[in-house]
Amino acid sequence: MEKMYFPMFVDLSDKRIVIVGGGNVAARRVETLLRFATDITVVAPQISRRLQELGRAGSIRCAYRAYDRADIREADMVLAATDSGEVNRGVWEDCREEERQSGRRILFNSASDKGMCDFYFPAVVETDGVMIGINSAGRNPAKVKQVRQRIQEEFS
Ligand SMILES: C[C@@]1(CC(=O)O)C2=NC(=C\c3[nH]c(c(CCC(=O)O)c3CC(=O)O)Cc3[nH]c(c(CC(=O)O)c3CCC(=O)O)/C=C3\N/C(=C\2)[C@@H](CCC(=O)O)[C@]3(C)CC(=O)O)/[C@H]1CCC(=O)O
Ligand SMILES: NC(=O)c1ccc[n+]([C@@H]2O[C@H](COP(=O)([O-])OP(=O)(O)OC[C@H]3O[C@@H](n4cnc5c(N)ncnc54)[C@H](O)[C@@H]3O)[C@@H](O)[C@H]2O)c1
Repeated sequence: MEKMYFPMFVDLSDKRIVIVGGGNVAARRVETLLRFATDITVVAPQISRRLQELGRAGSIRCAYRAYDRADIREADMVLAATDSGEVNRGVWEDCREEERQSGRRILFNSASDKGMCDFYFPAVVETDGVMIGINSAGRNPAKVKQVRQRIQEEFS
């Protein structure tokens, strides 16, 4: 049996969040995170149009280059969402090493390997002040998307 993660609701309003990768998955996650967080940096050589717009509007910071270890040094939460499993793993290793050196905790998430995730990224629906997070522990992300859509339809 896949182990399930506890659905804890956390305050991200003053947390420093770094997202490595600027494609589809990163853009989807930034759109969600912007409802909860104010300090979001995206690092990637190719940054999607939507993320560029958010950068120009001042909603996020964009660094148009490949990831460097210095990027995670001040971070509280790091999401690796590049299209390279190797790069994502390298970011995970850097976070663990940074934790050992600094004694600070960095919450890490990889879009390509659930085994590295301290937390899973949920599908999120908000309705009438009720926040709903949905997760299947990686068993069936497509089903999670479907459930999110059904809940949205129910309350629209
Ligand atoms: C909920 C959502 C949030 C979001 O991303 O915003 C989300 N995945 C979504 C969609 C989605 N993900 C994938 C597909 C295409 C395949 C398909 O159709 O099945 C689609 C569909 C699509 O994109 O349409 C593939 C996939 N997903 C993961 C892996 C790697 C692995 O399992 O190790 C791979 C293989 C990658 C590869 O091929 O390398 C892993 C994870 N994905 C998670 C979250 C975490 C908990 C998942 C859960 O609850 O089960 C977890 C475990 C870790 C994490 O990433 O946090 C979002 C729906 C949002 C919404 O619609 O509201
Ligand atoms: N967890 C999920 O929900 C989910 C869903 C679909 C796919 N995936 C996984 O996520 C990966 C990314 O998917 P996508 O659709 O966003 O890909 P994409 O091709 O749209 O984007 C890839 C991004 O990675 C960046 N990148 C590549 N090398 C980099 C580096 N060294 N430093 C910084 N950025 C770098 C690129 O510039 C680009 O912005 C997929 O390969 C797959 O493994 C996860």
